[in-house]
Amino acid sequence: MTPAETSDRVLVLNPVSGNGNHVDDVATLAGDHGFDIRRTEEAGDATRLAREAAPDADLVAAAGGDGTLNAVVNGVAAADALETTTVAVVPAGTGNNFAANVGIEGIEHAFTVIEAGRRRSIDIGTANDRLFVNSCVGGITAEASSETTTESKAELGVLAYVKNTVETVGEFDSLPLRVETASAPDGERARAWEGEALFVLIGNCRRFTGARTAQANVEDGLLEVTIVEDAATANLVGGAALEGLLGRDSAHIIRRRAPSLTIESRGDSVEYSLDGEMLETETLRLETAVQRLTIPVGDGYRPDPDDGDRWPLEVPANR
Ligand SMILES: Nc1ncnc2c1ncn2[C@@H]1O[C@H](COP(=O)(O)OP(=O)(O)OP(=O)(O)O)[C@@H](O)[C@H]1O
Repeated sequence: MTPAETSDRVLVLNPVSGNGNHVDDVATLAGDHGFDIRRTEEAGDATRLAREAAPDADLVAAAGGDGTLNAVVNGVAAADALETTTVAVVPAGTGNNFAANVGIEGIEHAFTVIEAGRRRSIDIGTANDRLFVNSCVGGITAEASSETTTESKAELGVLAYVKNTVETVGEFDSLPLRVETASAPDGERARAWEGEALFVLIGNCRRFTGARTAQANVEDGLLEVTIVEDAATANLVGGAALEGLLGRDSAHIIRRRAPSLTIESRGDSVEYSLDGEMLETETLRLETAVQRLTIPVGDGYRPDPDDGDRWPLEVPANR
């Protein structure tokens, strides 16, 4: 690489994320703040651009949605530069769930936070040989995600995919799975669950309670696991509120909190979405890389979101 191509601050810009109308604003602000802008030209570019930039850059920003951030983090990790490179998020996607969870309210605010905000070191999830920052969701078909409307995403977040899958696929094939969670330092013991699941949802920075931007503790070395049992299908098709289905009292929800887990399919391979990017496999090994990613966070970010708002971990005694 020639010296002209190296830079301390690089912004990877996805021009087609969200509704695409962010490009001019992001380019102007990025220029004002001393970023060298690298635009993606096709799917897959963001990882390569971040990998190329990371050895020289102190700061690599991802301008796009959760998928773009995921690609940038994977690129920085591929350059083995997570310890020396800060990764910033500039929310320009449809859902921008991760940005909301770390207190970044919009494009302009993202640059204010980059200049003045706190830096925190947060956990990253690993799924086989790939990384995710926000969530890993199994059982959502790619077809259904692409058909999910912007309005629906804005209203329900990832639950929109669940609802949409049930509505568009109609009769949904449940997944015969075995899920083994490792013991957690806080005393939760290692456990195995086996059965027919509709969906399996693993949160690193987000939790699946029904609220669009519910934030998990992303510095505790733990993943939050939610399994939606197949017995819930009837309720979903019947139109029961998803918020209720994923709520504290549901008998068809299994919740665990663990530093690592393995999900094994007893049938065909399963399609997983890592922050919106797809991965198909029969066996998925998930772990946390504790506080490995340094990011600028806004004032709204809470290291321990459980204060006063406990995630419903209680489960029936027979589980
Ligand atoms: N120049 C490009 N042309 C076409 N596709 C692209 C380009 N750059 C990136 N992509 C694709 O865009 C997807 C990432 O979109 P991203 O998730 O960032 O936005 P979004 O779907 O609008 O937002 P969110 O995930 O927050 O709902 C990736 O799958 C990537 O392959």
